[in-house]
Amino acid sequence: MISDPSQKYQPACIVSNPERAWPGKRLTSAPRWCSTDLRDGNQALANPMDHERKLMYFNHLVQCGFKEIEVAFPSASETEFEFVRKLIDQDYIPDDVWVQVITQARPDLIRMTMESLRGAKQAIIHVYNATAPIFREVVFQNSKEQTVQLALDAVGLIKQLCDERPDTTWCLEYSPETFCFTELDFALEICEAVKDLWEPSESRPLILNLPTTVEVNTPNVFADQIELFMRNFSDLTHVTISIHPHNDRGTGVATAELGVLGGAQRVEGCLFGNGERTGNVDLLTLAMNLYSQGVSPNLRFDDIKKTIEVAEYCNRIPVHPRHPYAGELVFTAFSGSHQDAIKKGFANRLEKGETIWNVPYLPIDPCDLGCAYEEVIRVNNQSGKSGAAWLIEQNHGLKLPRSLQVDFSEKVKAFTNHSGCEMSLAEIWQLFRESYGVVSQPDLQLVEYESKSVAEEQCIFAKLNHKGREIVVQGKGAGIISALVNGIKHAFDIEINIKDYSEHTLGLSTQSRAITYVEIQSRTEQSFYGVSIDADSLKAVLQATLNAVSCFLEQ
Ligand SMILES: CC(=O)SCCNC(=O)CCNC(=O)[C@H](O)C(C)(C)COP(=O)(O)OP(=O)(O)OC[C@H]1O[C@@H](n2cnc3c(N)ncnc32)[C@H](O)[C@@H]1OP(=O)(O)O
Ligand SMILES: CC(C)C(=O)C(=O)O
Ligand SMILES: [Mg+2]
Repeated sequence: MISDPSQKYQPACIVSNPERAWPGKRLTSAPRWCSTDLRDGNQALANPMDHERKLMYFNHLVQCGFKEIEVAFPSASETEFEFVRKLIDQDYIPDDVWVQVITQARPDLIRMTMESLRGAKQAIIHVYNATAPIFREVVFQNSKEQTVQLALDAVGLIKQLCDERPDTTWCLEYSPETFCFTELDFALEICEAVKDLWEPSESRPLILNLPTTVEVNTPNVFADQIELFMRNFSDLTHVTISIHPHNDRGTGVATAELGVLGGAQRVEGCLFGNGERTGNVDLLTLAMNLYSQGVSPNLRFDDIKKTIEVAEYCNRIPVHPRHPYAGELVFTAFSGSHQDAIKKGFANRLEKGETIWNVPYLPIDPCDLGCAYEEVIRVNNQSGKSGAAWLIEQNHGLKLPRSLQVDFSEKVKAFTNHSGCEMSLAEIWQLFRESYGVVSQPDLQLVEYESKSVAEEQCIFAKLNHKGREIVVQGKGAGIISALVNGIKHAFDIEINIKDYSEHTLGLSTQSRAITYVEIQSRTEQSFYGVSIDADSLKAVLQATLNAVSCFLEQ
């Protein structure tokens, strides 16, 4: 009986690599990518894809720019075999795309797999066998010699069948499963033997694919394993080192990145990290990680919503809202300080006309994935003044003065605290309009007015409607607003002052309307705000003032 259940486990082995060079390297170019969505992803689905789904996925992968696509495990089923036939017979494979198929190292399955590829212009035939001790001992009960022989028998047969089909350009891929806990010297031994038998050449290259079939270690160990493997391999001419990370420890992406730093030239994985158990490494994240560092990934995800739609339909698995780069919420800030920083970042970018992306909290420009800026900020009771102000500016063109932002944010907070939910754009706009009098019949409405200058003073005579009652005000002051305010003070017998006033146009055309923001203060220095939009800028000023007064009267 073990008292601490964790004692049931032991650490995975590590390798010694004191001369490691990978920690000082950077990722400066994209590796070759191979999508295994239609094989490794597919074999992990409760309902594997039918032809319609496979074809849709294949076509989309091609659109994204994949040049190597593992399309099937042809010996698994008629569906799989016939899909490869369909791609070839119906000419779906672009000239620059290599289709890849996988087989166990079993002669009958190899023959069937090769048969599926009849007539292909170029193809990668991928064969694997398990090399790790637990598989040798428990699953196959094979010695190391027998394990090597299994691989060589398979590669020998494949070579013979390739020779019989010279019209296809062949590439062999060999995977020692699971490389990450196979003894490194044995992985080297079996891969050397495969290489010697295949005799890689320019016209018949070899891919050695080193999988973390089940991820058991920290990514630095994998980087060491790859670096040591490549340093100790006899001759890598016409040999590509590929990696195939899974994600059991949740570090598939880091494993792939460090594996590439370790020297790997090719990465296999699936979109959105679909695949066995916790998935294959997510190729979208890897690609966009490069992109966000200024390195072209040679893949396009500029319509991420389409990519999600295809993957969700074909896999029948939803993409998580927080999935890197793709999830519905990954470019969204609800919280106040994030919103404030993002808003300032966008303003700074606009002002300076910067080409380099540098917006706080947004590691990448959402537009690059086909997402709109409106999705960047959403409002709930975690939000600050910038959130609602940003949405109003983005959607209605209003540039609220700072003090009005603060005032409105309190109203938004009250609303969201009460509802406990996110506030929609329509709700924000309605609350704003109702709060500051931007409605068709404000409580205190300008009906008509006359103004004139007399001895450097403005005089106003205005008819107002106050909740259905007609009121006449008369006043004078240094400007039209103070003239109106003085008239109102007298008419309503109140003590108020103009604190601030600003205006701008809405839109760029000559028919643009004016928007005015007015702040008045009571004797106790409490502020009240009014806003008005009108084609006549003078009317906008007067009505905004009346709206601010109306707020004062309602307090
Ligand atoms: C890590 C990976 O993702 S590997 C890819 C795994 N993907 C799949 O298996 C999906 C498709 N597979 C299938 O549809 C089926 O497994 C088939 C049709 C290929 C084979 O089916 P079956 O003949 O019933 O064999 P089964 O599925 O039980 O496979 C296990 C047998 O294959 C042997 N085997 C497993 N892998 C390999 C291999 N790479 N090379 C040689 N033999 C192997 C096992 O030793 C076992 O043999 P045994 O029956 O003599 O004990
Ligand atoms: C490369 C193959 C056999 C694989 O899917 C794996 O090892 O995870
Ligand atoms: Mg796999």
